[in-house]
Amino acid sequence: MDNIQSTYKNSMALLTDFYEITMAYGFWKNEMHQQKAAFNLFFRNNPFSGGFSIACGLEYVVDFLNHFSFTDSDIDYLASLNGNDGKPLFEKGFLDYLQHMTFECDVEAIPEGTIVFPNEPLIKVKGPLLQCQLIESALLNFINFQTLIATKAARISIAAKGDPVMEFGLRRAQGIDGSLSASRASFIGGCAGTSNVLAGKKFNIPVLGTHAHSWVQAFEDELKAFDAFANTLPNNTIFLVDTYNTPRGIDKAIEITKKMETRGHKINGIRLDSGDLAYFSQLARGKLREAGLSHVKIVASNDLDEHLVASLKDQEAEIDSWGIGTKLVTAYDQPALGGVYKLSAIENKNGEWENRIKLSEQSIKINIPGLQQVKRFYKDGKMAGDMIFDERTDLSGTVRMIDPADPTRSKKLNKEELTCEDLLKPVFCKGQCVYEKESIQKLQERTSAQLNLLDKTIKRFANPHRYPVGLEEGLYQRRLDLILKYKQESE
Ligand SMILES: Nc1ncnc2c1ncn2[C@@H]1O[C@H](COP(=O)(O)OP(=O)(O)OP(=O)(O)O)[C@@H](O)[C@H]1O
Ligand SMILES: O=P(O)(O)OC[C@H]1O[C@H](OP(=O)(O)OP(=O)(O)O)[C@H](O)[C@@H]1O
Ligand SMILES: O=C(O)c1cccnc1
Repeated sequence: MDNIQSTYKNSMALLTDFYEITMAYGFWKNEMHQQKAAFNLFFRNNPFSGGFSIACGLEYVVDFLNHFSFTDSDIDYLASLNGNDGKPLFEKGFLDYLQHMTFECDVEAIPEGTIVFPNEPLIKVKGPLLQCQLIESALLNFINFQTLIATKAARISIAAKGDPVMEFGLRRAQGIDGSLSASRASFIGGCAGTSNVLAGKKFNIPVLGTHAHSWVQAFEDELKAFDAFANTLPNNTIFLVDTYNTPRGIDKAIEITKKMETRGHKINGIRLDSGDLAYFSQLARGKLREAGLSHVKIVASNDLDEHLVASLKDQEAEIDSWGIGTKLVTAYDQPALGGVYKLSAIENKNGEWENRIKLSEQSIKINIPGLQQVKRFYKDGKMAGDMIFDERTDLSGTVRMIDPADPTRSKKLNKEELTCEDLLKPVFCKGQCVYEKESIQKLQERTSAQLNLLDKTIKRFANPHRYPVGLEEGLYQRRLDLILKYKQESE
């Protein structure tokens, strides 16, 4: 399999916002570039008004960091940038520093396919301030998009109740990587495969598909079109039956299917792409049953999303498999996940970590300080709650976690009594990659296994319950003290 970096011929170190470079220059000039800092990547709200999200995009992060260096041409480009006085913006010493810099950070991340919730650090980066800062924009780009799409795919898969979902998004996706990384994330979220052949090759995802209306239009009549298609691919045939008249299309598909079966071939199915999908699928199922072709599958497509799939299930539509493009790969109803990357601690001259926050009018938007980790607790085989804590805290005995949005909500937990695990796992140690690549099938299996651990009230689409995520009581108090301190200082 190609690595992700190979999609782009050049280094990706410049895949950053300009302000990251100007800040890096500032850190270097102020001799702060080697000062240790800790940053967390997290989002504040689940997308699609849902109750959960699926972490995705880490492999892009790992690939990006493994190749994180400035090429000669990157340096030449930065050297060519001038300020408003017409002179070069950056000193040569800084550019030399960038050119010879090697990645030195510690990175921890929640594995792809894990269910995650607002405010939890999906990625924690600890290391030289300059390096932590430079990688912000790329990390957000990878994680925000793929987490969004994996979550959408998981929602669609939940609605489809185990039926295969084919991702058909290439033609409507936002550009090249908008299609490729969407195919990857859709598979991790639960799709059975993609129509995007490059994504199939690149990520080892099954490639799936039917045929277009143009196939039928290209022949004199529909029967001849179906006959020719079946004979071309007798072991990979799904007929699109709605080009002219759906009931008649179904009859013709049945005629050719019977003919092919007498020759020992199994036709996979028919596809409906317009009209009332519940009505036509029931009509098709009846006709197939009558023809002794109950094993032939019915595929539906046409601007579907999780809500329409759920509605069609409620209508007892006889649909076995779903083709979903636009609304999946563009995350149509919420085109971005608002993940952010915030500095949470910085090492002082004595080598001690100092907690940091960023104030906001809305207290829920004030970030969590410290060196965070997330502990997930399980009870009776289900996920029971996640606690964000500082990695330096002793958690023996009973601990209390407090909901930062509503401090009256708290929960006592004992890690000796409940099963629990730390979600953030080491990915880079002092710049050395310790991440063990997992197959994309394994990542998909993780999503599915995790969804089984989540209560159905949290998975429902309308007004889902809020999964308990809290701050360890000491961390809650430290955050509150910092908020009060900075608020008083700014008065
Ligand atoms: N039984 C149904 N219940 C709810 N929504 C449906 C049902 N059948 C189809 N839909 C959805 O309704 C929307 C519009 O369907 P419609 O058949 O009008 O599509 P269309 O694109 O206008 O068709 P055509 O290609 O014939 O112009 C699509 O998103 C489709 O998935
Ligand atoms: O509706 P989506 O969820 O985006 O799924 C992809 C759509 O793309 C195709 O339509 P298109 O009209 O582009 O080509 P076709 O002639 O093959 O139907 C396909 O028939 C689906 O309707
Ligand atoms: O194979 C299909 O049926 C397909 C592929 C891409 C888009 N729409 C449909």
